[in-house]
Amino acid sequence: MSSTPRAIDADGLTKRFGSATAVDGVDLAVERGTVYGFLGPNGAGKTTTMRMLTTLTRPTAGNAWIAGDPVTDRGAVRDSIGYLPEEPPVFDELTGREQLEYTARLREIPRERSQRRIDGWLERFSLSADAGKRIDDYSKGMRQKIGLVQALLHEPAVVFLDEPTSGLDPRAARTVMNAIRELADDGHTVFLSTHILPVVEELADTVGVLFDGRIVTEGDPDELTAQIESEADSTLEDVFLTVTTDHGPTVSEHR
Ligand SMILES: Nc1ncnc2c1ncn2[C@@H]1O[C@H](COP(=O)(O)OP(=O)(O)OP(=O)(O)O)[C@@H](O)[C@H]1O
Repeated sequence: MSSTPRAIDADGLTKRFGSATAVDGVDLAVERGTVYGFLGPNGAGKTTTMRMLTTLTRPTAGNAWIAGDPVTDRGAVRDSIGYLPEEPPVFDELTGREQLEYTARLREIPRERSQRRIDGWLERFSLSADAGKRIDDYSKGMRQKIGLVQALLHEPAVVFLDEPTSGLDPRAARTVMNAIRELADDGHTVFLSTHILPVVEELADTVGVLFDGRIVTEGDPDELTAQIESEADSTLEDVFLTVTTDHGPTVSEHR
């Protein structure tokens, strides 16, 4: 690897479950400070890819690196990554603030610094007034926001977000989208999996579409939409539908 390695590299990343191949030779090269929009229909292998990139499941073949460290070395990668899975990993019996304090302790963030960050995020996500309530009593959106803060608390270099705006009302979704943009502007890298195409259209510097475990198209969102030549004003949705039909990719292939 070079002296300033990319945020995310993957080379032939593959995961098989028995005889089924969930992720099939995925290559990635995601630059620092960018947002990578990861699209794909249900069952395409997005979550499995993210679980490999966040060290939660081992690749069957191929490898990936986060800031130059292999994902097979959990100790090396752990501090560089934050992950918001589809279901935020929170304890119902804790309050929002207790959950974040617990995360801060696990991450060994000094108390004064963690309190400052927790207060800042709670305020930003309009959760300050509810921080003392049990997560049990939170709405889906409030849980989602706590999960997101949890993923960001240690200010990781690379953040993996699975459907971060799902379940959020428009104002909360906007706050999260602005936070994602600011993270990237501050030099963090965001790997964003979502079905909400306007979110990707607005935020992503690069879009990769996964279909049947393979990246079938990848590029700048504007470039991709321009490739649907026959239709004026084509959208990312048109691209998505075109490359994820059963007939396979018809837009320029990744490789
Ligand atoms: N632990 C597992 N054991 C067996 N098969 C699995 C396992 N995890 C995932 N799969 C299979 O791998 C394939 C990809 O699943 P994955 O959850 O990665 O897709 P996805 O793109 O995240 O889907 P969605 O958008 O619905 O969340 C699916 O066919 C799924 O059934």
